[in-house]
Amino acid sequence: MLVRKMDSEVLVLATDNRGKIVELTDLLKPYHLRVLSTKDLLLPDPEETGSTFIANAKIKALTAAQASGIPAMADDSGFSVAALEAAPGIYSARWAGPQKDFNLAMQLVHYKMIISKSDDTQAWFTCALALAWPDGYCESVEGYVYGRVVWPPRGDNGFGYDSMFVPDGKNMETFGECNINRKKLISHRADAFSRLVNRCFKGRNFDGKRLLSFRQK
Ligand SMILES: O=c1nc[nH]c2c1ncn2[C@H]1C[C@H](O)[C@@H](COP(=O)(O)OP(=O)(O)OP(=O)(O)O)O1
Ligand SMILES: [Mg+2]
Repeated sequence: MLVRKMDSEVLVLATDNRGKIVELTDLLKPYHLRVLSTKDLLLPDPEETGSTFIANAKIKALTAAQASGIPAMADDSGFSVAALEAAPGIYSARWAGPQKDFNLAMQLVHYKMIISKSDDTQAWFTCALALAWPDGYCESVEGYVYGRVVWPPRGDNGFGYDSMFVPDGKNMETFGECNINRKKLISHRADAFSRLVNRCFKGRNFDGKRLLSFRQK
């Protein structure tokens, strides 16, 4: 059985999204890896031609791993609204336009919900994580968080659509109002990361550092 170890000390994060880099770097902390982004390495940002979150995450991770010769992790994620038949979904970044203006994107969601005449405020985030090696081996998972849309948006923390989303549960804070420690307990990114780690077998290297090690399928 071939074991795929993340024993290189370096991991490339195949993203130029600052919000994701902050949250993924925080989730990776227990693995003591040196995390570099494709932005740091001036690597190309590939076309996201996939029709699913997983397909796009794999494209980003494999492109970065093969271009850098270093294992790479990518996140493809998005915001979905029931009243908009799960839109914007994989097009969540595109609704913000070339200027990545998420105030515009959130207004678009809000106005489309008004036009839909639906009173269903259910919404969810999806995060697909892919971890790829330069030889093309890739592990991928998907995580979710469910909740509802609120208007007007509240809070300046996080990024993207955070300030218009209240996760299910007693706490009525939006993701834009809560801090990273609360978000990382319940977010789609944390859910995907824990599913990825649960697929690893529990390994520690010589100095006790936890390893991301997979039994190759
Ligand atoms: O936790 C989140 N809180 C709020 N909004 C979020 C979150 N997670 C994804 N989102 C939204 C904004 C993001 O721009 C888009 C992902 O689109 P997506 O293509 O995966 O990312 P991106 O283009 O921003 O960066 P990159 O492709 O370089 O990873 O969905
Ligand atoms: Mg993108």
